[in-house]
Amino acid sequence: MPAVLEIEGLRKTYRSRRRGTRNALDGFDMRVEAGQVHGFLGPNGSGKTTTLRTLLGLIRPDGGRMTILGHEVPAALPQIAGQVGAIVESPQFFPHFSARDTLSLLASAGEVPVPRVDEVLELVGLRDRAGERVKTYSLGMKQRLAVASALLKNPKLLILDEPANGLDPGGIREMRTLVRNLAQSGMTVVLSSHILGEIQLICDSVTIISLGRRVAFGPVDEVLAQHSSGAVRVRLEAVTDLPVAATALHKAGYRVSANPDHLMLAGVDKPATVTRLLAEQGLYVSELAPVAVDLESVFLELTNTAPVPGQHRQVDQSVRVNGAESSAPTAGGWGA
Ligand SMILES: Nc1ncnc2c1ncn2[C@@H]1O[C@H](COP(=O)(O)OP(=O)(O)OP(=O)(O)O)[C@@H](O)[C@H]1O
Repeated sequence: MPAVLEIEGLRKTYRSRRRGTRNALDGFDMRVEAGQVHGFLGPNGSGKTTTLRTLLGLIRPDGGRMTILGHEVPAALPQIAGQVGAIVESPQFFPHFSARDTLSLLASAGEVPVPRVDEVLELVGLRDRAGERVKTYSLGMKQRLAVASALLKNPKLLILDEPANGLDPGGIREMRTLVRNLAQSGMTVVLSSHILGEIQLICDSVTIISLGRRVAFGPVDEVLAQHSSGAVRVRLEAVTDLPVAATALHKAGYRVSANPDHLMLAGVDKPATVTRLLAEQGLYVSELAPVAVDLESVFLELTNTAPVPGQHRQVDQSVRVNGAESSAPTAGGWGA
């Protein structure tokens, strides 16, 4: 199947005299097939927005290759701009304009037929408030207007950075239905979000980025299956022993992620060895159960960002390369 979006070896380093040099993308790869809803996931500062802005020609990469709809970008962006709709970072609208005025202006600038304005207002659920000024809108309504503006051209590829941001639960569900309907109509949708349960529900495939590199990709079911084998949940008689247990298991080579009342281990062949190892440290297991993992557990494990009680993970994932105090990525996993 042809890829609608393909990225190979993308590199971007931000250089600033004051802040030093920071690697945002370090040979990042991504591939999105036609007609899919593709989730683009990564911790804060892992390089998602840099990737999307680079794709759209807003940032110049330092290396790598990108194609959209089979055309090399950024060179071919002027030819394919009409086939790509995107919201990357919250767009700003004139506060005194209504949603209908805003979209009509954008439609005339983009040579979009006028009836399309009412179609997209209906699609995003703004029809009844379309005549009111944007400054009176809630955050969620502004978000819907942003999506409407990206849909005006009826694009082949729709890129949405955090589309559920600010939406209430009903709005999130409506956004899910909208995205699925768009994909059924043949549109390819790339969706970045931190709401992993939502991504698991909505997406056919995912790419997970960490430290500017792809750490997992493929159909959601396959990514989950790859990481479910040998996954076990460990509870201890004393919850307060979890940090010590995590450190011991980590030292023994297990991949460990922490939760407030249990640990998740990956790649466990023989569960008995876990029980023995912990017992030797005077740590007593109250439960050791195989589990089917969800996307959140896979994400936390692969990006090493599971919360650790008593530690405050620093948000920025990127690596400062020189000219600065130590700022290697702060690992968030137990015993890291
Ligand atoms: N204009 C810039 N100048 C310097 N550094 C930048 C710039 N833009 C982004 N960065 C850095 O590049 C790294 C990646 O940022 P990016 O915005 O791509 O992350 P992200 O994955 O989108 O994060 P989030 O989930 O928080 O939106 C971060 O360390 C960020 O501080």
